[in-house]
This record gives sequence, C-alpha cells and structure tokens, in this order.
Amino acid sequence: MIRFEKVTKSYPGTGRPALDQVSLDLDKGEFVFLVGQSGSGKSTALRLILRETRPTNGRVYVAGKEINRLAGWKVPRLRRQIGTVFQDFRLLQNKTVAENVAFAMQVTGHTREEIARRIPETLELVGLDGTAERMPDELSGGEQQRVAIARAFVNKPMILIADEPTGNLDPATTIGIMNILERINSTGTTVLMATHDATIVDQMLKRVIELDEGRIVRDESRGAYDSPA
Ligand SMILES: Nc1ncnc2c1ncn2[C@@H]1O[C@H](COP(=O)(O)OP(=O)(O)OP(=O)(O)O)[C@@H](O)[C@H]1O
Repeated sequence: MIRFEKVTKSYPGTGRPALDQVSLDLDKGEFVFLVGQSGSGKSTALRLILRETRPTNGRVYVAGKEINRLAGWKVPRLRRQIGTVFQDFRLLQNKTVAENVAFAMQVTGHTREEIARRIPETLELVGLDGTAERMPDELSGGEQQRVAIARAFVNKPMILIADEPTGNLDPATTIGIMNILERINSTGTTVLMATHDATIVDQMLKRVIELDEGRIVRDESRGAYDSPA
C-alpha cells in the first residue's frame, strides 16, 4: 500500500537530510507506529506520502503508483484516498460537528443523500452520536479529535495517517481514540501513526518502525516503544 525505495529528503539550506535512504513497505490493512525522537523525520515521511513535499532521491509509491510522477491534477485524488488526523484537530470552528464531517464529503462530490446517510453512521462509529449539531468549542479535546477522525474516515480512505493524534489528550481519552483507530483499521484501512506515546505503543503491540536522524533503526512486528535492551 505504501512503499519507500531509498528515499532521501534534504530540505534546502539544512545539513543532514531529514530522511536518509529510507526503504519500507506497508501492506494493505496494517497498523504501524512510526516512532523516534523529535526531528528524526516522522512528519517528513508522512508529508511525502501525501505529496506535500517531494523526495530529493528515491521513490515513494502509494497504492502502486509512484506519487512523485503523478500529474499535479491527480494529487487531489490521491489525497482523497488518504485520511489525515493531527495533534491539533484542525476543525472548522464556525461549523457544527455534522458540517465539519459533511465538508469532507462535499468536496469529494457526494450527493446530499449519501452525506445524510453516512454522517450519522460515521459519528456513531467514533462514539459521537447525539453531537451532530454541536460546535467544536463546545466539545472536549477528545471529542474534537473524534470529529477529526470522523472527517478523516467518512470517505472510507485506503490509508489513515495520524500525526501525534493523542499528543494533546489525557491517558483515558487516548485509550478511546486508539480504540477508534483500531476499529477503523479493522475495516481494512491501513493506519500509519507517528507518536511519542510509549504507553500506547507498548499496550497495542503493533508493528513499530523507529527513525533516528532520518534512518530506520528498527522495524519490528508487535514491537514496543523502546528498543529491546
Ligand atoms: N520545511 C522544512 N524546512 C527545513 N527543514 C525542515 C522542514 N521540515 C522539517 N525539517 C527538518 O527535518 C528534520 C526532520 O523533521 P520532522 O518534522 O520530519 O521530524 P519529526 O520526527 O516529525 O519531529 P517531531 O517529533 O518533532 O514532529 C528536522 O531536522 C527538521 O528541522
């Protein structure tokens, strides 16, 4: 589903590359944690998958296509197949919960009937039934993140990218969010999550890819946050 072939990314005017000859393969339906210290290259890897930035060398494939060679007009279609969730939720503050989620379907050209059907079932999936008409600032952080996940998932993307989705949440709320990501993963969506949350990684025992100064230093199935001693 996602493949990096010797991917190097150097930002102009910086010293060592943010990613240095990184190769990896994620299969459809996998749940993968991306870990590593601040600055190790996690966000850069995620941005390459979305083609928000391009590799300096090497190739990035998403669903079999080399995305660096994708024509510019095809990039929106690529991004529609990838849901994204961030630490800071990024909701539209002047829209209700339902409107935030509906927005993702409107821009992808769904009919009003499809939207009307899909919103309640998606809000239910993330445990937010009954909140459709609330505004984001009336919700807790955990609830806002659930809205963001609903928005990311409403189009049933093949990939869900989550960059520190629990970074602003307390441990109990974090567990709820992780349960939702697992539920989404169980529908067949590949989940790639960058995190600093050792407790979660240790509890979930999923595949762990660790970056250090732009290089993969560990790739373990059912791994923990820290390398085995
Ligand atoms: N737009 C940019 N321009 C220049 N350098 C950048 C840019 N984005 C990231 N970098 C550099 O690339 C390296 C990797 O950064 P990246 O954001 O990918 O790390 P990260 O592992 O996601 O860190 P964090 O855990 O803090 O989010 C860092 O040295 C960073 O300073």
